[in-house]
Formats: sequence, C-alpha cells, structure tokens
Amino acid sequence: MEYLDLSPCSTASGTIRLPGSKSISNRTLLLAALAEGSTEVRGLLDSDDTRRMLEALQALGVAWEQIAERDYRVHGVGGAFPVKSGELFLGNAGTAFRPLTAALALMDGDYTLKGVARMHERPIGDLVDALRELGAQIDYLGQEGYPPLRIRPWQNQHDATPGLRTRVRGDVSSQFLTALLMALPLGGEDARIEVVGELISKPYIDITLNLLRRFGVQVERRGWNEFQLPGRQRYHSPRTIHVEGDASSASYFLAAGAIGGGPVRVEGVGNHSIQGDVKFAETLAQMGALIAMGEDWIEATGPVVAKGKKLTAIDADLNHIPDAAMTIAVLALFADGTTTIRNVASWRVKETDRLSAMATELRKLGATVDEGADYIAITPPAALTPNAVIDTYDDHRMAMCFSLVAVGGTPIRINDPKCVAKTFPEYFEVLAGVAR
Ligand SMILES: O=C(O)C1=C[C@@H](OP(=O)(O)O)[C@@H](O)[C@H](O)C1
Ligand SMILES: C=C(OP(=O)(O)O)C(=O)O
Repeated sequence: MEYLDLSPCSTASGTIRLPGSKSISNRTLLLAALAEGSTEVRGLLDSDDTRRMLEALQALGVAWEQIAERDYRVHGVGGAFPVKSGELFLGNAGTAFRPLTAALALMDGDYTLKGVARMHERPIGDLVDALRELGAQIDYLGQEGYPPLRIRPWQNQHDATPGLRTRVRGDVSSQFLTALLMALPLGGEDARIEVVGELISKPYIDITLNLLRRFGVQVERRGWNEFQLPGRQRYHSPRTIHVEGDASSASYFLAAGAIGGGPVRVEGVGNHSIQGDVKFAETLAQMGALIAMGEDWIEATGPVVAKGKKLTAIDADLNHIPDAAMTIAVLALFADGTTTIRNVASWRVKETDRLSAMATELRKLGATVDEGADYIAITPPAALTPNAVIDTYDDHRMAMCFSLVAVGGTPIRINDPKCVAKTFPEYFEVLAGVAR
C-alpha cells in the first residue's frame, strides 16, 4: 500500500488557485456535447471524473479538442450522439454516470454503462424508475437498482396524454433530478418532473438550472417538488463557458487557514459563485474563523490550533453542503467540545460509506464518535494520537480532509494518497505550498 507521511505544520498561509469545479465541468461537457454549435470550455477540471466524461463523449462520437492547458473546444452534436452502440466505463464519477444514463435512455442507441466496483454499489434505481416511466428501456446487468446498466432505444409512448410526465425520489441523490433536467429537452415535448420526498443537496440543482439556462433551456421550478420544461427546447451553445474553481476543493484550504493562523486565500470562487459549497465559509465562520470574500476569492484566518487554541464546536444541519461537510468533521478535532453534523445520510452512498469511514478513522486519532443513521457527533480527545495511519477507502475526500490533522500540528499517515485524483490530482503538492 502506498502512503504519504505528513509532518506536523506550525502555520498555514498563502494564496492558491483552485482547480475547476467538478460539478460545473461535467455538466458543461455534456451540455456542450448535446448542443448545436461548438463551445469553448475554459478552466476545465483535469481529473479522473472529467477524464471519464471526456472519454465517454468521444466514444459516443463527440469531437472535442484541448486548445490550452485547461481549455477545451467541444463540437456539439445537436441532440443525438452519432455512435449508436457501445460500452462506456465511467469510473466512480456520479456526475458522469447519472446524467449520461438519462441522456442515453432518451436516445435510440444500445449502450452498456459500467464503473468501478464501488460505482456498482451506488444506487441508481430511482433514476431508472423515473426514466422507465417515460418509456426508457433499461436493464440491470448486475444487482437490481445498481449499475452496470444496459440501455436500449427509447420507446416514447406518445399515448393519450401528450407531454412527458415523471416522478423521481429526491432523498437519495440530487443527481437523479439533475440527470432528468439535463436530458428532458431531448424528448422534444413539454415535460414535468415531480420530486417525491424531501430533496437533498438542493444547491446542486441550482447549478444544473444555471447551466441549462446558459445553454438556452428554461426550467420552471415550483418550490423543490415540481419542475416543468416547456416543449421544443434545444441546447444552444453559449460559445464560451468559464468553469469556476471548485468550492468543495476550496474547503480544505480555507480550513487550513482557519486552524493554521492564515490568511489562506483561494482564488477561483467567491461571492459570485453558483456552487452551494461556498456556504462552507459560513460554517467555518461559526466555528470561529474570520472570512473575507470577494467576487472571485475567499480568505480564511483563524487561531493556530497547534499552539493550543481551539475552534468553536457546532451542531449543524449540513445537508446543503454534503461534500464540504466532511472537512467540518475533521475540523471538529480542533474544537472546544462536541461537534454534530446532521442530515448527511447521503454520505453512506458516496465514494464509500462516509459516515462509517469517518467514524472509524476519527477514532484512530483518539476522538469519541457517535455515528447515527444520518448524523455524526465528534468529541476530540485532550491530545490527538500522533502518527495515526488513515485508511482512505478510495475516497478522495477522506484523503484530503484528514491531511488537515498535520496542518493542525499532529503527524499523520495517509494511505493510498493517489485517490485524490478523482477531483484534485495535485492536491498534496498544492497543500505543501501553504502549510509549513
Ligand atoms: O450534482 C453534483 O454535481 C453533485 C451532487 C452531490 O451529490 P448528491 O446529490 O448525491 O448528494 C455531491 O455530493 C456530488 O459530489 C456532486
Ligand atoms: C460524492 C462525490 O462524487 P460523485 O460526483 O461521484 O457523486 C464527491 O465528489 O464527493
């Protein structure tokens, strides 16, 4: 097993430029591929998840080229992929698997969609059910409700009731609704989606609606339970899209500033961001950090916890920032009491069972952890256990957030550090630039 030993740091300060947002990158690539005309995508994230999307689009006959280090030109196919059959490997990229499933299900080809072993344990049944209501022909090739999938040509019924009507559950992953919203213009008719159950991770739907709008697709939202798309909409290339920096990736550096004195400034996201994870900064402020924010940057300053200073423990519902909430779980080690993170049941079906993984690894540092069905409560020990060996479960966020233990002054070993490649291949080098 490869590992990385991180030495204790005494301070963290400096400025970093963030890699592109995963959520915006993969949505933009798919919408640009489906659009009429070509789109220049500037600042695309270069990581496993975006590679899987780029490869899949290429396999489907979409032409794209890299025009600069982070800039791509995607030649849209105007709503129908030229390649009508094939097998796509989508790794563990939820933002590739779910939206491509919906788009391909409303086309006339025959496709097999696979991923890594963990992707085959991540639920997709709610999305498949919603697509089947529209006449999609989807078969499970393994376990019912999970990838891999076989998708055959859409049989749009055009029955008595005109228009496309479907329902989708919103309480397992918001990516199912995102996938439907992005694919439904392919149907050509007016469409309505009813969301059943409480929708989780709502800010990701805002990202979807924002990008659809930029590609010329209007969606009417009634609360969070009903979404309507007028008929005969097409995806029109906006010519250029600038991908913001990744707000979830920003959380590790802002956290470093909050426990290592700071200031640490991240560039690429700010108060103009369309990503919900910028709200991480508010939670960090509740824990005692000082936050400053501009249009395109955020800066965090805080106590040097290595010198015995503490953050403020919080009890918070973090359903709106499920990814950055993992960073809060590790910051809880530096707080003055028990920190409780609520309403994060979705952690169980992500890259790993994150509630269980988080509890197991925090205990290795001496924390007392109460792991519930949808919450985690963390009480730090008097002193963190040095040189804990942290397993990362092939979960990039486990590796990234536990590196903060070293920023807080305690040496730590991170097993399989390369798993950060899912969203941030150069993470540890960038961290070394600010944490000393
Ligand atoms: O739509 C998106 O880009 C994402 C939605 C969230 O997933 P859930 O909706 O499953 O919580 C988030 O955790 C994931 O990293 C990205
Ligand atoms: C949940 C995540 O990824 P995915 O897009 O694969 O769902 C994540 O990046 O934390």
